[in-house]
Amino acid sequence: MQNPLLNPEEKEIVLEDSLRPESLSEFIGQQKVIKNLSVFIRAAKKRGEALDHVILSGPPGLGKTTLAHIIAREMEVQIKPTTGPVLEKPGDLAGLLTNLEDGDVLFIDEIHRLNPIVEEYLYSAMEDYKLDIVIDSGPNARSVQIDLNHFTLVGATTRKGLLTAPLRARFGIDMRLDYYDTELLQRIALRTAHILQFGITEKGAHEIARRSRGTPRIVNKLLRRTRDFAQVDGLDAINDTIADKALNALDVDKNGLDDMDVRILKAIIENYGGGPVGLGTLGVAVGEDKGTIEEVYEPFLIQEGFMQRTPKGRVATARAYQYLGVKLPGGKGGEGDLFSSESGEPS
Ligand SMILES: Nc1ncnc2c1ncn2[C@@H]1O[C@H](COP(=O)(O)OP(=O)(O)OP(=O)(O)O)[C@@H](O)[C@H]1O
Repeated sequence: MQNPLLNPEEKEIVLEDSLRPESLSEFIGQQKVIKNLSVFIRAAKKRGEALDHVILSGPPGLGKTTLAHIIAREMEVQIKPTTGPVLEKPGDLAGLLTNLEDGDVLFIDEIHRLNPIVEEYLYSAMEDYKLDIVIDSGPNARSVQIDLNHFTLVGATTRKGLLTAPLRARFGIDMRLDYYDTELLQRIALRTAHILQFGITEKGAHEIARRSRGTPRIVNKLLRRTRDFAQVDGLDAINDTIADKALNALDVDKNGLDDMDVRILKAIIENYGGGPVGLGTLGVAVGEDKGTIEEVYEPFLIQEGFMQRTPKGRVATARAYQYLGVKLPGGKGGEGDLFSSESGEPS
């Protein structure tokens, strides 16, 4: 039973935590990452050393935080989680680092948003397990070196390109998480329904999975909303019909594109002749933050072949024209033309 005093955001965090796989063997998908991590963890444990520093990158909701917790659990150490923007001053970082035991994991989410001054302090901490701190100021300023326990820094980022070269170079283990295919997401949906103790058919799980943008977090969210529709309709299990009804009501189309994806594609095609258009301009056109478009929407649209990134800006592909039922400028595409509409209807 959840604490009734929690606000919706806190409830979401508690729910998300309850659905996290707790071991490498429980983690579904990302096989290569899991296999390699398992070797590195076993080797570090055999040597009795802290695991090398790990950077986890990839779009939101693919399991970076989950993996950071699993790493700590598998290493049998404590994890201290924080996020880049929270570490405003070197003192914030020093407080965390000096409280780490041997082998502990310091997890910094959104590590690309670290204050550059704080980041500089991380370099020697990561490399030599030493922290050089300047105390006092003016003529009394002096530097004190503190020895740290051998810890593992696990950094997570949706924007690896924004990490500075010196920081990037200090991570011995570099792992990228990719979008999940439908079959894996279906397994995740079945697992989540099992944890939530609500029935689900294979087809129901498949329907949710294929419309979840390759992302476990979205599977879990859509599954919970579908459960609401099922319960209101007096069903004790999610099937494909109720899943379809719920997802349509939530404006999630057959390809998993949501309202913002469609607005982005429409803006490129209708306002900018298919592109190229710069991200900032696109953001203004659709009323969404440029960074969010880059981190959340664009990777999926590119992966699904709706959009391309060119040096001059973003360009809509033939598939985007086909999807929206608009004729390609060259005369191809659109309704009733060369392309058949296999990708579902525009919403
Ligand atoms: N491989 C997986 N198997 C089962 N569930 C998963 C898997 N990966 C992620 N999840 C679930 O998806 C949700 C989101 O995962 P997580 O918070 O780890 O993503 P993230 O990549 O850290 O996202 P962000 O970048 O937004 O912090 C969690 O509830 C987690 O349980």
